[in-house]
Amino acid sequence: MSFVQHPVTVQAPATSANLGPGFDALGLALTLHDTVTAEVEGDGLSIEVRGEGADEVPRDASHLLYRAMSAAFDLLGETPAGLRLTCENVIPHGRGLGSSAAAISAGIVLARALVDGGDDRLDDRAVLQLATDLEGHPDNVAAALSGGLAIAWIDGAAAEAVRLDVDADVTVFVPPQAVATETARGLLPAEVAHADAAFNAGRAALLIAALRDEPARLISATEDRLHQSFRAEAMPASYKLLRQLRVEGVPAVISGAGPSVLAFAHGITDAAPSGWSVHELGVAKLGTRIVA
Ligand SMILES: Nc1ncnc2c1ncn2[C@@H]1O[C@H](COP(=O)(O)OP(=O)(O)O)[C@@H](O)[C@H]1O
Ligand SMILES: N[C@@H](CCOP(=O)(O)O)C(=O)O
Repeated sequence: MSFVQHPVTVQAPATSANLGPGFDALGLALTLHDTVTAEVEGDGLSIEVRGEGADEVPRDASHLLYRAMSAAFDLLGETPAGLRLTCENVIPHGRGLGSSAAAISAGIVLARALVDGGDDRLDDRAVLQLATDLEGHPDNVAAALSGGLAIAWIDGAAAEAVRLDVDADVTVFVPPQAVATETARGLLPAEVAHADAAFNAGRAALLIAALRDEPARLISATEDRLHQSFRAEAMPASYKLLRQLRVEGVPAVISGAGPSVLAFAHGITDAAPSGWSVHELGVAKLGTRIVA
């Protein structure tokens, strides 16, 4: 038996990817967290879910968090006979706030913590690689794992990321209907114009400077030509709110693949359309971590 014999609890932050120009490259960890407790126990799998997604997510081995744990156990070379999971979900699903990245990150970090000597057998690079392979793009998982602002990229097949410390006031506007990330990715063109790629490269570089010390540049730095307009048809109300906020001078973007809207400001909750929820948040300094 080489598993720890007590429950382990982790917290994983919500993340907002892209931030406008940084498609598949930038992710920001937010102060909204899912909490998961796992314990090696008995035989078989038991999953209890409270909060977001409780009425929808499966309770068997197809549950995303368990799939991430299972993939990590494979890499660690140890799979327990029985596992009990308790999920307290706060991050809304399918809204562009990185719920899947949080589930994947929590699952991998939990599996590593449950295996004796797991930290030595699965280092942080391997965790990022596995999380990226499961999520399909590196931006959310990089930020969910590291906290702060993540700049993520793929080198060959290898997932890489750098973490930067930033502070920002953030408001997220969350519509009642989900749009699956897979659906939103399917709306993107296979090719883009050179001028649009150059436009986004400049804005993404400026965004790093703006977030670190030049907040007055945020309105220019959050412009995008590579993904938001192509996705508007799947989230017209989000796109309308985005345009409205930007006309008023508020740096606003579609969060991740949408349909939530993220603005770099506080004190604007009145802008939320009827039926939407709204959260005033900050940047989560810490990534997915063991809390008990
Ligand atoms: N905590 C979770 N537990 C189980 N499955 C989850 C969890 N979070 C997300 N998922 C799965 O991921 C899907 C949402 O992922 P996705 O479409 O990428 O949206 P986002 O990551 O922006 O919320 C959910 O519909 C669900 O299938
Ligand atoms: N870069 C990805 C980000 C998806 O984030 P999510 O939170 O919506 O899953 C994309 O734009 O597709």
